[in-house]
Parts: sequence; structure tokens; C-alpha cells
Amino acid sequence: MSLLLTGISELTTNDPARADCHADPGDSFLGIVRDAAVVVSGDGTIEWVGPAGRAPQADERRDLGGRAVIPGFVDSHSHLVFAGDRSAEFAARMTGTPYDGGGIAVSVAATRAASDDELRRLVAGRVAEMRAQGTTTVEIKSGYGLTLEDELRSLRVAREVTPHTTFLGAHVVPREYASDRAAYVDLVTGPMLEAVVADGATALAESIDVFCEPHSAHAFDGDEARTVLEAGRAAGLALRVHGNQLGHGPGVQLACELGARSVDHCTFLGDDDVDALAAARGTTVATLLPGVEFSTRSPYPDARRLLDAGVDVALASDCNPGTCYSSSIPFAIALAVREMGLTPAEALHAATAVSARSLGLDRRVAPGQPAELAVLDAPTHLHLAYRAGVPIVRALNLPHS
Ligand SMILES: N=CN[C@@H](CCC(=O)O)C(=O)O
Ligand SMILES: [Zn+2]
Repeated sequence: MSLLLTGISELTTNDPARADCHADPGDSFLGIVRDAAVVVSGDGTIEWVGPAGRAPQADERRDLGGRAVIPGFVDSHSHLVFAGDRSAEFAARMTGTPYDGGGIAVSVAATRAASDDELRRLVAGRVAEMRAQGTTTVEIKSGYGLTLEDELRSLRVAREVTPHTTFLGAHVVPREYASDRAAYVDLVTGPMLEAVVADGATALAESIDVFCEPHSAHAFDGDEARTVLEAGRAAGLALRVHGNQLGHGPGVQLACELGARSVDHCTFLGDDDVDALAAARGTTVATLLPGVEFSTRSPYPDARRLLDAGVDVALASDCNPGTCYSSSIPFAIALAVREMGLTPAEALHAATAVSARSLGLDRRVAPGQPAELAVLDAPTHLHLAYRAGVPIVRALNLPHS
């Protein structure tokens, strides 16, 4: 059964070739079609995209009443598998306590103590919360287990809701290894990694990540991070890095050198980091997570400087219990526009097309692509930032979803 979606005031396709003749040259990368229609097949694949006046017949028809439709958000950085509550840590930060990664141990203890069913319930609730705000694809990291068994079960729980899972055994050095960090790096790069990729095609993770942060006593320095990433790459995983979050450090350079798909945070960058990211365009995406700067009272990264240098810039939520317990991509977009110098069009592109690329995905609204769409109770994408805090966007539920 095919479905014709009509009444679309503005369709963002992320396909510049589709931009209609009235398109603003400043946002042609969004491939906007006004007064558009989309035909979706019964299996959830897009069959046709174009102006409503030229739409073909379909078995059913749904009128969206003059709303804007965008590609569903791709949240390429989240830590949804955790139990426990760290709201007091947030409150302390609001009155000046700095973030140093130490609170991760609190979530590790609560996550280890939770049952599989409890973790499943918590993750399902967080994914539903994301969908209700327009996110249709999510990457989920492990990293609050930090034992072989707890990392594996975190990845199994994540795998039940997304194929985009990331092994983050190298989140922090757990307390029981504090006096022997090398032994923990050996565990992550040896038995843990072997178990994660044990079944080849059905590996529990598609990527490996490391919190590379010399400014935190809990996280990993450049040499340790290189060891983790090289082991992950040898095991066939794509690479992701938490880098340059708390201060200048080696994370960005390492990610670019090793061909990581993404280096995330990028809050503190030197000219050499910006140059490396620009040179790595097409391979390594700089994923900015402004909810973290909001929730840790940190300076925002200079996204304008990155875009002007030619860097691929993505936006994601980093939903996690410590630095940002917000699953809202519209919130990240509003912050990026208000605080980081992105235009509303650049922010939408960053949270869809570019974040998709960092997961190896194509997120254009085009024939043959999955119909992962979101609808706005508004006529244009500008309202995403303009109506900050108002729940105007949700994933579009189609018969197959
Ligand atoms: N920086 C490392 N990891 C998370 C925070 C984890 C936590 O504090 O629980 C982040 O992306 O900010
Ligand atoms: Zn993170």
C-alpha cells in the first residue's frame, strides 16, 4: 500500500539538486521544495519526491495541513544505557562546581546494579522521548558498565533499539583499576574488544570510542587513546573520539590522523586542530554537542570558525546522565543558532545530513531512501530555533514505523 503525503508547505530534502527555483542561495544545501509531496511505499521506502502539482497517484493519501517536513534527526552521539540519578551534580555545577568526569563512577555503580529489564525499560523510555522530538536514528554508546559482562549487556540492550552501537569501554578507568591503568587498557583492547566483535557480522558494536581527555584524571591520555583506537580499527570497528572537551588536548589530532568518522565535543580547539579537521573533510566530522556546554556552564565551541574553515560540522544531543541529560535535538539546534553562530539552515543540516554521514548513512529525502521523516507544527524549518522550547516537531509515524 503506497501513501501520498501532501499539504507539505516546505520539504527539506538535503539534496541540493532538488532546491526549487525560489530557494535562498544561502541554504541551497537543504534542497528545499515548497508545496511538496512525497510518496512512501508499503515497506517504508520513499518512492517519489517533488512538487505537489506533479504528484503521482497512490493507494492512500495524508494531508499534512501546510506543515514543514524535514529528514528525521540523526542523533549520532548518546549514552542512553544507564541507571541512577545525578541531578545534584548538575545543580552543583550551576553554582560553580566544575565538571571533571568523576561523576561517571556514580552512573557505573547504578548501572551495574540494575537488571537487564530495568536497563531495557530506561532505554526504551529515552528513545521514545527522542522520537517525540523528531529523532528517527540514534547512536548509543556503552560506557557505564566497564566490566566485560556489563559492557556486553549494555551493548546488547542498545542493539535491541538501534544498529548504531558504539563500544565505549574506554569511557573512564573504573575505580578498581585506578592503581593500574595499563591493566584496564589491556582489558578494553583485549578480552572486552574480542567479546564485542566475537560474532563478526553480528558484532555488538559498529564503532569504538574513547574519552581522550588529559584534563580529567579519570579519562585517557593521547597514548592510551591511540592504543584503544588502533585496537578497535584492527578489529574492524569504525572510530569515534570524545576529544577536546575540557581543554586543549590530542583528541582532535588523533581522530583526524586515524581517520575516525567523528570527533565529538571539540570545545577547545587551536588553529592546528581546525586545520586538521578541515584537511580531514569528507572523512572526519566534528560533532558539536551544545547541550553539554549548557549543562556544564562551559564556553560554546566556535562553530562558525569551523564552517568557515570548511570543516564538516554535525550536531548531536550527547544525552547522558552527567554532562547533558537532554535528548532534544531541537534544543541543540536552538543553542547552535543562538550561541554558536550557525544559521538555522546550517544547524538543521548539521543535525541530519552531516550527523548521518558520521554514522556512514545518507539522510536525503529521495527515492530509494528510508522514509525517516519528521513533521513540524510550523510552515518552515526556521521555527525549530525561532520557537525554542516549544514541542513543534515529532517523528512522522507512517504505517511501517
Ligand atoms: N565526556 C565523557 N562522557 C560524557 C559524560 C559522561 C558522564 O558524565 O556521565 C560526555 O560525552 O560528556
Ligand atoms: Zn558523550
